[in-house]
Amino acid sequence: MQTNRKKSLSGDILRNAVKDSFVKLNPMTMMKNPVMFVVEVGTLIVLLMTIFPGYFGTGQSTGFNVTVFAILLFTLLFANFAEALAEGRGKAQADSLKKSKKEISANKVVNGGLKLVPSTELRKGDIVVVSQGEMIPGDGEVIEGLASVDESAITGESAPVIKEAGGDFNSVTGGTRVVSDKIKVRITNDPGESFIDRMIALVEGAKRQKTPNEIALNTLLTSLTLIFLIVVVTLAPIAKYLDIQLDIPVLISLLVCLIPTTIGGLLSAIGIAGMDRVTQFNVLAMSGKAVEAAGDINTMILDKTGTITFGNRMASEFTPVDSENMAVLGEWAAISSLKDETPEGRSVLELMKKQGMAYDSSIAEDGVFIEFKAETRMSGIDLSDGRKVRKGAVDSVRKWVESQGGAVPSDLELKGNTIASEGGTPLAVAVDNHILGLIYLKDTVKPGMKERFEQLRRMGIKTIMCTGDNPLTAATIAREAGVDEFIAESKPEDKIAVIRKEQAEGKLVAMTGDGTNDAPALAQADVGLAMNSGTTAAKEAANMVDLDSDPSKIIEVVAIGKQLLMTRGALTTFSIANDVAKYFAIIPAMFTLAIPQMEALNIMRLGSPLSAILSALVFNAIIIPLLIPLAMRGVGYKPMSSNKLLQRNLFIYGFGGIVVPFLGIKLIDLMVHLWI
Ligand SMILES: Nc1ncnc2c1ncn2[C@@H]1O[C@H](COP(=O)(O)OP(=O)(O)OP(=O)(O)O)[C@@H](O)[C@H]1O
Ligand SMILES: [K+]
Ligand SMILES: [Mg+2]
Repeated sequence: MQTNRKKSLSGDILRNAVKDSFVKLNPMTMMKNPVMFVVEVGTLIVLLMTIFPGYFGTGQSTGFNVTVFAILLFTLLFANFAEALAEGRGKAQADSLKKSKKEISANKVVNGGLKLVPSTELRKGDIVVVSQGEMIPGDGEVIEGLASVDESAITGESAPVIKEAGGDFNSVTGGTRVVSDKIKVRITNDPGESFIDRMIALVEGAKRQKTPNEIALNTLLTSLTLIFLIVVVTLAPIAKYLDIQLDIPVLISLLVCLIPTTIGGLLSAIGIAGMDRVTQFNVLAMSGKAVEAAGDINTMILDKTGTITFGNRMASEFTPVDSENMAVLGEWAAISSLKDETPEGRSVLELMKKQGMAYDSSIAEDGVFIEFKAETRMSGIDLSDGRKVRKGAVDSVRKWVESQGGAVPSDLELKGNTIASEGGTPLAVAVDNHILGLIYLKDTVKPGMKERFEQLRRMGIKTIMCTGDNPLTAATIAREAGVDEFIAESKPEDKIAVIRKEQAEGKLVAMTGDGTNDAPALAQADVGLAMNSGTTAAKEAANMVDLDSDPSKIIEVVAIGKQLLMTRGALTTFSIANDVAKYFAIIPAMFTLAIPQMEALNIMRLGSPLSAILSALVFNAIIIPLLIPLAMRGVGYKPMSSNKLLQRNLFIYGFGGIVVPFLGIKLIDLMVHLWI
């Protein structure tokens, strides 16, 4: 998959694109693109006039008509080629996915026993057992056990990942392979609705719908086409009245030069290529609309732990409070972490080992493990002798102790603040109503974060860091990373509140998430990027999934979205500016053809009226393939505010759009004139 995704345009893709350019000539297909459909109708009329010159009265030579016909046909083929090429890579990818989607046999749980059935017979809710070496037969959730799974068929990443029941890492994808241990999986999708099925449909573009932006632009282009159509059609009777002879092929050439064929021909290729760029990046966008929304984002909400920081918060020190001693603190810290499978919990036991500290794990026997929850911010164990052990956020543990009538050590706050102001996370450890001390969890800001946030600021995007951590730690990390705002001690529901608040101000909001409790916020956000390692709920609520599960990727996705919007804007500007320039080449030529005295209008000093028309038409055709690389790659992109970008682009593509055709047409005219 990965190698395939990275592969550039191969010979196969080019060959198929050439073939598709002809297939797409089908008027029913063409009709969806009104600008090019008008060109197609014009092409057919010129063809008819070439074959049956008698019916249309006198006119230009058959040679001229044939040439016009050929150039128009190429204009259509070039536009089709652009679209076919953009679709090509996705189709190739879909083919390789389809190959990987072979039928798998599944061990389905039936009446307590196991029955071998083909994966196609599995329905939502069925339970299967998958053992070492076997393929997971469908998308689902692990309900029992733990296994490492090779997901390279989907993510391209060869290192296996751990999947386990409960928590945020229980979702598995059909077509991936269990490399160790055994798991019981509840199937979550009916056949045909799996992740791979959706992925195939996405990369194939089968479900590609025009985005609201595209529809708006299409309406504008269609209106322009209609206006020019009316202008050109009314030109004929006026000319006749003035006794000026204007031939239909000349009028059709004029029309095709004036209507926005450049952007009309490249528009869908730009959209497809934008989505493709996101896919190359190992992010699956559920719609083109999501990619475009990414380009319009005003506010970005980011988690602290794991997104801005590395996220492997490691216990690095024990700090006893009051008159407590290190050994006792360490022991209870360890006991509270015995069954805590979070990285934080495991790191406490590792620190004990590293420091050579001992603890008696038999104390915990028959105890009830209290799992860490974002709501309580604590984890621990209720011992069989009635004692309760907790570790967690200082504030939460303080309140817990106070609620049992305990006193808070006088140096707790100061010592906690010292850790927090260094950017660390202090965890307090308590047994019943007694606080023993603190665990220092260290985390580091990822390198390069400051620069990335600086870029976002230049783009005019506000960043808000959300964290369950205390305000002091949050402030330190926020300052170090350079985010604009932060929300500390935030609960999952706070995220959705921030999103709603920003949206109420008319802002578009992006966020990343992986947990089930992130799902509502992911659904509410305009761009929700879920991690592939996350829960099914999160992936279904989001409109994008990152196969590499790198939450900071949202920053790049926004850049790709911006680039897509910019590319479309730039090429639209260029196209319309082009048409203006062609106007000055073709109108004088047309009238000189009818009234030779009007030669004075020939400001471009073009060879002859006929060569002027043909040159403009040739330019109009070849500019499409010349711009295909730009449409596919996207215009060069520098982070700056939308206003500055607009000015810069108007200058480059507007001014360039007027100058380039003058030079191009003149050059072609020199060659054409030599030839006719
Ligand atoms: N395993 C754990 N046991 C006890 N307390 C924990 C544990 N992990 C984290 N905490 C405490 O709970 C707080 C909230 O943790 P949570 O994972 O919800 O948020 P966070 O990771 O700090 O923020 P975010 O992931 O949103 O950036 C932490 O700041 C820490 O004080
Ligand atoms: K045109
Ligand atoms: Mg967290």
